[in-house]
Amino acid sequence: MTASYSASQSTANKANAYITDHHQVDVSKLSQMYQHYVEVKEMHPHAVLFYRVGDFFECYFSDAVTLAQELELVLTSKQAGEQGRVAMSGVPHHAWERHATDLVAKGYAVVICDQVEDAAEAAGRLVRREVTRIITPGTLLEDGMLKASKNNYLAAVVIIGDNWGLAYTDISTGEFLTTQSTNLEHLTQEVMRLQPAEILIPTNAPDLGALLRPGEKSSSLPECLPASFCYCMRSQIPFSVGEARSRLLQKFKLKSLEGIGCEHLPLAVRAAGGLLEYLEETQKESKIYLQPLRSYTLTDFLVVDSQTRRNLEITQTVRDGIYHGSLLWSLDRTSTAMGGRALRRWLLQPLLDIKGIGSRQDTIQELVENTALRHDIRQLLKQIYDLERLTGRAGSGRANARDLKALADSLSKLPELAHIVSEANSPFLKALQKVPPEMEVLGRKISAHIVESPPIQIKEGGVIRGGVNPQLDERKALVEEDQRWIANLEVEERGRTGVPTLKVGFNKTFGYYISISRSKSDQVPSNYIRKQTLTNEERYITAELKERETRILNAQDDLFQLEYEIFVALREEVANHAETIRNLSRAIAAADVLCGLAELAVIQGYCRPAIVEGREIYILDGRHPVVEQSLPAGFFVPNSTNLGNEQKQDSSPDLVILTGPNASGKSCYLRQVGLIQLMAQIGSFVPAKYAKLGICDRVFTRVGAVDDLATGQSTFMVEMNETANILNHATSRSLILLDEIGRGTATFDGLSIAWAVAEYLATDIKARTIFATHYHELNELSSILGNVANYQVTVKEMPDQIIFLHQVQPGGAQKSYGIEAGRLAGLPPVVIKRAKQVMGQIEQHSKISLGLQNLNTD
Ligand SMILES: Nc1ncnc2c1ncn2[C@@H]1O[C@H](COP(=O)(O)OP(=O)(O)OP(=O)(O)O)[C@@H](O)[C@H]1O
Repeated sequence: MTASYSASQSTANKANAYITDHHQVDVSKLSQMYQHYVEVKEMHPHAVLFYRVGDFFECYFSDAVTLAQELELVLTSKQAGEQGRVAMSGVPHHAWERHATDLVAKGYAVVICDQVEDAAEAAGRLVRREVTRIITPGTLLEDGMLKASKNNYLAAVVIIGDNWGLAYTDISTGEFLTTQSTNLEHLTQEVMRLQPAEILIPTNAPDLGALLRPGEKSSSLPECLPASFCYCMRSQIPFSVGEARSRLLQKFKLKSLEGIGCEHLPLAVRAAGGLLEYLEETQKESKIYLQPLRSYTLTDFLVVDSQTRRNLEITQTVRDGIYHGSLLWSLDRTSTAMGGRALRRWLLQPLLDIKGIGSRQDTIQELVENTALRHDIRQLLKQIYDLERLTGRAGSGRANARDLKALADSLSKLPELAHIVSEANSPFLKALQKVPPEMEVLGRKISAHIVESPPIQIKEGGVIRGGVNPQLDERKALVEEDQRWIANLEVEERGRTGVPTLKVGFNKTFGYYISISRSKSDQVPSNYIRKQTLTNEERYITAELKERETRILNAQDDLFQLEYEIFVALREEVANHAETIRNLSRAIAAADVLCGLAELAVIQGYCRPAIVEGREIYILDGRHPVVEQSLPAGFFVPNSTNLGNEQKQDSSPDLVILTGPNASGKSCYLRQVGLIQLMAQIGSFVPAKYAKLGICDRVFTRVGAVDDLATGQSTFMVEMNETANILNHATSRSLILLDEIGRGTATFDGLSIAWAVAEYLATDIKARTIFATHYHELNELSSILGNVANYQVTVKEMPDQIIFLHQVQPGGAQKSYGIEAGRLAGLPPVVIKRAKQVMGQIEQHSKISLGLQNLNTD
């Protein structure tokens, strides 16, 4: 490989070298096919071009180098006419999707230029090739490229000063939303929530169309957009209000954008219009069915910012970045892919609206109380395929017969589902009680048209049932008759020639032939015409066989064509119903999420929290939903929480200082409160005996210390940035979870900052806060401020060890047991002994140990 790469650096005029830059060549000196390649490449300069040559997709010049380097394939070269050899790398045609997926995952766009006629048809001239698909990270449609459990978003962003517009779509499901707001930090958070696969940015930069891969820096990238995403630089023109507006009006056949709530959101319109133009340009070959654009506002949802998403491990764990061990993992009992994606969306957008939460809770409650109903729905949902994406594929003309069959099978389950929920009372189940009649008709029609086990290929027949179309039946009968004739021919000719081993065969080059072993060639009748001689056999045709063959092949072509046309018409019919199917999918997905949450509530013994108007957070015997599931049953120690009830400030403070030794369970408790609040605001039941929870506008977290090496920030600076963000944005409606503020600096600095932060939160912001710390001095705050209380996670001290009780109780911890933890971790005894001596000295002389009030008055 190394040799190949170094060769690739060289230019054409060195011996044995090959060309890696098509700009360096005199195109007229390339052979015809390479001229065409360069022509296509010039039209798609920012994508890797997969060019079909026989059984391979080949890449040339710099694309060959990219393909070889990124996918560790062999880089070689090919003679390309008088210009000499050009760099070449390739993949077998049947494996293009896998390789393209890998490239797209690395942030590349891929253009597929396929042969659109048979080499035989071309008869010596250059085979006709066309671009059949442009795949960019945000425009995946292929089943194998998409993750079932996750939406694949394409987003577009328009920024003017501190105002911004953001639109996003998942073209595989058709979801299309747009929003507008101020404050670029909110834009960053929204982008982080969506984790788009690709983001479009209008720019004046010269390199339009360039794709910035994750991690690549560019001066055209606005600072508020994290470099960890893939960006595509677009022209400003389609993002102008006029163009964007008229494109949207035309696309959705609207007279005004009022109906979709966008008339007064120019930035949202610009982002959506620019996104639409991109789809129109890159997806010419696939008709993309988008749902009508919807606008939304950020204030409709509880803000789960990227720190909180990371710290509370909502979709993946902090340590390994994996799904297993995340909140999503612990909650997901969905039965369909649509439900799985919906749960993920819900978790990242908890509600603020008590009524909305209540409807979800009512549904869960009904499903918790009615075991048979829950069980029956879950069983049935397991038989429903990914209707959302199947419809997307049908709409874009990519669905095959198996897809339509899966869709029909799923639609056929809907009446049964409606029957199961016919007596249900809760809103999300009632939504499933009526199946639109046209859905039943469509499902039945597909089932009546498509055979039981259709092939993947849709252009080679075998897809449509008999009895569906008289013309098709006629053609089938003709083909079958001819095939029977061929089958009889073998028997007849064996009799006529007396050669029992005579065979009738078929191949693509010669068509039908009669094969006789060479030793029997003297028995060949005079009307046989020799066509081919092989080592052991001779192959013949006869005039009559040739005539039949033409008839059969023509009839077969006609048959396949008609089958294909019937199939495409059926697929288009599905596309015409896309909107209805997608509405149904959404209803099914929501019911699936709630059914899963109900199942979880029963298995794990969760309770329905009372969601109230005030600021109270009262949790009786709460548990951490993930840790509880990771421990043997009964091992998790429940703990209660009581915050923010102004009437009972003694027992329900705004701010809790939480102390306790290392590994006693402070972080776990802190997260538990945040997770319970989030779960409650998606409408879920929660792991507690009882809970009464006021709505939070935002959950802030500062947990653990992670160096942000990517941005070159130290642990302490990351911590301070996050703390500053909290102090600048929290309100009295927020829930704040702080773990270890001020740890990454000198003790006095750290303690002073921690004190000042806690004081500010308790007095100025009055947010509900849990502040876990090893600075026991902070316990003094409770004697100064009425809305601050001390809690500790208890341990039992034994002569030679400490036992973790994991119980949170009123009062402040007196000791840290840090040296004990060091001993348990295996620090050498001599170090432990010395540490104890040093601690004794420090405690004797430290002013901090005298208490902060004294310190203040010094
Ligand atoms: N309530 C509980 N019941 C049972 N086990 C618990 C409980 N809380 C915590 N644990 C266990 O204790 C371990 C340590 O907890 P955690 O990380 O929260 O400690 P910590 O006090 O934050 O420690 P440090 O100060 O070192 O960060 C957890 O991994 C968990 O397995």
